[in-house]
This record gives sequence, C-alpha cells and structure tokens, in this order.
Amino acid sequence: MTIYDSIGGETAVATAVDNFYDRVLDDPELQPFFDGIDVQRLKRHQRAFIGAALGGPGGYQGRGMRRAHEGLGITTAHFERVVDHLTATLVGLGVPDDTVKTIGGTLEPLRGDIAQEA
Ligand code: HEM
Repeated sequence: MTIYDSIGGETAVATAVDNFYDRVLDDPELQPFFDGIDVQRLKRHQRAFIGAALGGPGGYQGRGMRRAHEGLGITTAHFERVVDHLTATLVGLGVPDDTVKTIGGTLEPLRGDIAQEA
C-alpha cells in the first residue's frame, strides 16, 4: 500500500493541503510570499505534487521545484517553517508519526532547489 492510500487518498490530501495553507497564510513570516498569488491554483498544484510524492495516481505536471521557487528569496529558515507547518498539519489529521517522518524525508532533498542560502 502506498502512503497515499494509507492516509486516505485524494480526500485526505485535499484536506491536508487546505489545512496546510491555512497555517502558512496565518504565519506572518510566510504570508508575504503569497501576496498576489492565486492560492486556489497553488492548492491544485500542491495537491498534485504531494499526491504524486506519496505514490498516488495522476502525476504532477507543474514546473520543477527550482523553476517554481527561484528568485523568491526563500531561505532555509523559510523552508523549515513550511515543512514544520506541513508536519503539524499531518499530525493534526492523525497521520501516524512514522508516516509523517517518511513524508518529511521525501521533502528534505528539495531544500537545495527551493531555498537559496542568504
Ligand atoms: C517542501 C517544500 C515545498 C514544496 C513541496 C512546494 C511545492 C510547490 C508547488 C508544487 C508549487 C506550484 C508550482 C507551479 O505552479 O508550477 C509551488 C509554488 C510556490 N511556492 Fe512552494 N513549495 C515548497 C516550499 C515553499 C516555500 C518554503 C515557500 C515560501 C516561503 C514557497 C512559496 C511558493 C510560492 C510563492 C509559489 C507560487 C510561485 C508562482 O506561482 O509564481 N514554497 N510550490
């Protein structure tokens, strides 16, 4: 069984992405990055990306992580905050700790593509 199936498939991923953006947009350190961004569109991409990363069907057709984030001025501290919000979201939804750790491990290698060192 994939992680995607074990956490509850499409419905669980959609709920997680909604909760995750609520947290990110409530965080004063992160909110400015999303000024003027179409959050509905971003959620759609994020559902596809997270779904594919967890072994779900469909695949992700968006830009690569480096292309999508370059020039935004994201530091490793911002990256950590975003991953922390995602972790808190998954824990809050009752995803088991070892699964949360596995998901965190899947995202960690993206750090170098998403964050630019200050
Ligand atoms: C695990 C970390 C992250 C993942 C998996 C992720 C994933 C994504 C995805 C899939 C997109 C859509 C790409 C597209 O439209 O083709 C996106 C866009 C975006 N992300 Fe991230 N992201 C992460 C971290 C961050 C961080 C740390 C920030 C800022 C603090 C951020 C800010 C943004 C913004 C502003 C966009 C929209 C860019 C635009 O439409 O021009 N992301 N991200």
